Amino acid sequence: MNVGLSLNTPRPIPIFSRVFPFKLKYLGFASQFSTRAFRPGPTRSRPEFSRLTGGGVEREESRPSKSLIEDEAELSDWVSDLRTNSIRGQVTSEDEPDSDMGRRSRSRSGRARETDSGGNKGGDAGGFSMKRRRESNSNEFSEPTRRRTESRFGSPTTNRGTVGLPKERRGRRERDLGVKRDGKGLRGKRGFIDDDVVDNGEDERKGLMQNLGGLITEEESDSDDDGGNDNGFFEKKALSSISLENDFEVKDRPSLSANSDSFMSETRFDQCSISPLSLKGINHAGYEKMTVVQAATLPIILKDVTVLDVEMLSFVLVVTAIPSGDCKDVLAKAKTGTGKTVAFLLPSIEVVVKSPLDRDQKRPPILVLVVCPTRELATQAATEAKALLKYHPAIGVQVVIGGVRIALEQKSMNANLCQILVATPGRLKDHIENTAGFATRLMGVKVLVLDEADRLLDMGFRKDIEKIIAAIPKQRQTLMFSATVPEEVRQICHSALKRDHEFINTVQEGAEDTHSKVRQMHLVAPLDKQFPFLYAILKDHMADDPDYKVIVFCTTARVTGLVARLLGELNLNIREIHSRKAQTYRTRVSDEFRKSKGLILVTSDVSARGVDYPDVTLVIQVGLPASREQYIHRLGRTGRKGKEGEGVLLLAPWEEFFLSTVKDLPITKAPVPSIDPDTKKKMERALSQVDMNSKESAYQAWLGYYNSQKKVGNDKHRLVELANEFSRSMGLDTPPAIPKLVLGKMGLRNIPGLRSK
Ligand SMILES: Nc1ncnc2c1ncn2[C@@H]1O[C@H](COP(=O)(O)OP(=O)(O)OP(=O)(O)O)[C@@H](O)[C@H]1O
Repeated sequence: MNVGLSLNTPRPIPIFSRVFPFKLKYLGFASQFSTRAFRPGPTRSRPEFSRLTGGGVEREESRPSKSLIEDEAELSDWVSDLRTNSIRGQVTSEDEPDSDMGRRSRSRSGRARETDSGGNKGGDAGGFSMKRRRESNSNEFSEPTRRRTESRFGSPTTNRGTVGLPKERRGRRERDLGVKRDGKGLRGKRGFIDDDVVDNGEDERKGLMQNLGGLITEEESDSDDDGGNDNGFFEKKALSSISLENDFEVKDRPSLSANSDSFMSETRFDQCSISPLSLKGINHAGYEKMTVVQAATLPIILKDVTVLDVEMLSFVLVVTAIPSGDCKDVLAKAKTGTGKTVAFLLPSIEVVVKSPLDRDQKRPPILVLVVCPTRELATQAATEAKALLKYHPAIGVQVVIGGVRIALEQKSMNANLCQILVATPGRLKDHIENTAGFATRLMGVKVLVLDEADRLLDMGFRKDIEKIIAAIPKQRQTLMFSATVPEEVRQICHSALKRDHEFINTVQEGAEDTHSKVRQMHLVAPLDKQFPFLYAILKDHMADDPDYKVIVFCTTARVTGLVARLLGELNLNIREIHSRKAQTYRTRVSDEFRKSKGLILVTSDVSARGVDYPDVTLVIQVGLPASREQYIHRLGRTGRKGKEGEGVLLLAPWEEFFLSTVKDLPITKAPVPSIDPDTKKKMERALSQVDMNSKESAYQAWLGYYNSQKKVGNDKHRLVELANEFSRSMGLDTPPAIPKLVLGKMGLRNIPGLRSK
C-alpha cells in the first residue's frame, strides 16, 4: 500500500473507508464525552464527562496566581537556617540526618517547599464522637472486608457515604463523530510566573529570595510560535467525513459509568489498542477494566499511537503516518484515587513501544518525560511504570528527584535503559543545566506528562516548568492530569498544551470534586483547644477502628515536626514526613505507612497530592489549607478506589472564612469533643516535654505561613496577636524571639508583641 500517496492525495477516503470500523470503535467511545468549545466565564456550566477542545478558548487576562508570599513560612524556615545559632540542637534525630549543615546547603541550592494545609470550621455540639459507620464497601474494587461502624453524629448527612453504589449506567452512544475541527495547533507562549516555594517535597529553594521582589503576573499571548499540527488537518477531515457515512459496532464500544460514585468503566483494557506485552503487564498488575478516567482518555491519547493488529494493518499504517504533531494533547480532570497514573503511563508506554530502538546510540533519547511535583509522587509513578513494563524488558524507567545524589542519577541514566524519565522539576532542571548529554537526550521527548498539572503550573514551579518545556521538542504530545483544574489553570495551560487540546472532565456536572463516600467535617476551635481536640479526635478514631490509618496534615514542615513530637509524647504511634527530613527517611516512612495499619502519619503538604496510601481511614487537616485545591487533594488521601473515608478540618475561628471556598462540598459540623481534666493534664505534660527548639521553629514557621495568607497576614498587628496565641497553645507564654533579619523579610519589623534578636 502506498501510504504516502494516501496521505497526500486529495481523495484519501477509500483507504479510510476500508479501515474505518476499527477506528470508529475509538471515536465512538470518545464521543461519549460531550465536546464543546471552552468559553471561560462564570456562567459556563460544567459538562458531564465533558471533553472540551482547547482551541476554542477565548483569551482573558490571566489572573494573578497565588500570593508568592504564601511561602513565607518556608522563607522563615529558610532564613532561620541562616542563623549561626540555628545549629544549636535543632530537631536532630537519627531520622533527620540532613539537619543543619546539610540542610543549610540544601536551602541555598534547592527549593524546600512546604505548604501545609488543613483547615475547616468547627461546630459547637455536645460530646465528641467520631464513630464511623462503614457499611458494604462494594464497588468495582471489591473491598474484601466489610466493616460496620456507627455514627453518633446527629446531622442528617451522617448517612452519606454509606449508601451502596448506584448502578452504573452504560456508556452512551453518540454519533457526533463528524465534528470537523480546526487542525491548527498553536501552542501558547511560555510566559510563566515567578516561583513560589511550598513544601511539595522538592528541596530546592531557589527563587525564594527573588520571590520577595514581588509577584509577576503571567501574560498570555496569542502570538503562538508553534505551527503544531496543521499537517494533521487533512487526515482529520477525512476521518470525520467517513465517520458520518459509517456505522460502527456497538458490541465493542467501551462504556463508562455515568455515576458520580463509580469510577470504574465497563471497558476492558484489551478493548483498546494496547500492545500485547503492555496488556500482560496490566493483567499482572491486577487491572482488568479501565477506570472512568482511563476509559475516557486512553482512546483519545492513543489515537496516533495505535499499533499492532495485523488485520488492521492498512489502518495502522495510515494512522502512524500522520505526523506526530497530530497527537491530541489532553488536559484531564478526575477525582482523587481514580487511576490517573495508569491513564497517562499506559499511552506513554505505547509511544515507546512504537519507537525504534537504536542500541548503538551513544546518548539514547528519552522518549517520555513525566514531571511530578513531589519526590514521593515521582517515585510512586516510576514504580507503577515499572509494574506496567514488566513484560517490556527493552524499556526502562529512571527517576530523578531532589534529595538523591545527582551523580548517582547520572550514572544510573547512563548505565540503564531510560526511555521513560520521571522527575521532580527542580532536579530535572539541575540535570538540564549540569548533566553532560542530558539536553541532547531530552530532544527525543515525544510525550510530556505533567502530573498534578495545576500544581506544576502554579507559581512555585513555573520557572522550572518553563525551562523544562524549552528543553524539549515543541513537536510532542502533552498530557496533563489532576483532580483539580481551577479556572486559572485553564487560562494558562496553553503554555504547555497545544491550542486544540482536549479537556476531559470526568467529574459529572453538578457533582462535587470530592468523593461522596468520604464524610467531611469541620471543627472550629480556638488555638488553645486545638491540640487537645486533635488528640481527642485521634483517640476516638483509634478506639473506633483498630485498623486505623490516619494522616494529619499541618501547615508547615516545622509545625508538622512540632505536632509529631507532641503526639509522640502522648504515646501515639506516629510517623512524620516533611521536607525537613532526609529523603532516605521520607522514603522509608512512606513505604512503611503504605503497608501499615494502626499508624498515624503527621505530614506537611509533601503528602497532599497523588500519594497512594491504601486504606487511609481518616484525614485531619489542622489549620488553614493553602487553597481549596489543596484541601481536596489532602482529603483525597482517603476514600481511594471507591472506598469510604473521613475527613476533619480543624480551624480557628478566624480561619472560618476558608469554608466559603469549599461551600459546594458537603462539609458538616463536627461536635466539639469534650476534654476531661485528665486529658488536659496529659496534654500539658506532653507539651512541656516537647523541646524548646521545636516550639521556636514552629512559632516562626507559623508566623511566616499565616503572614503569607492574605486574609490573615494583611493585618500585621492582628497576625502577631494570633501568633502569640499559637505560642501560648504550645505552653510558651512569652513568644520566642525571632532574628531581625527574618522579621525584616516578613515585613514584620517593629510590630508590637514580637520579640527580636
Ligand atoms: N484499572 C484499574 N483497576 C483497578 N485498580 C486500578 C486501576 N487503575 C489504577 N488502579 C489503582 O487505583 C489506585 C489509585 O490510582 P492513582 O494513584 O493513579 O489515582 P489518582 O487518580 O492519580 O489519584 P490522585 O488524584 O490522588 O493522584 C492505585 O492503587 C492504582 O493501582
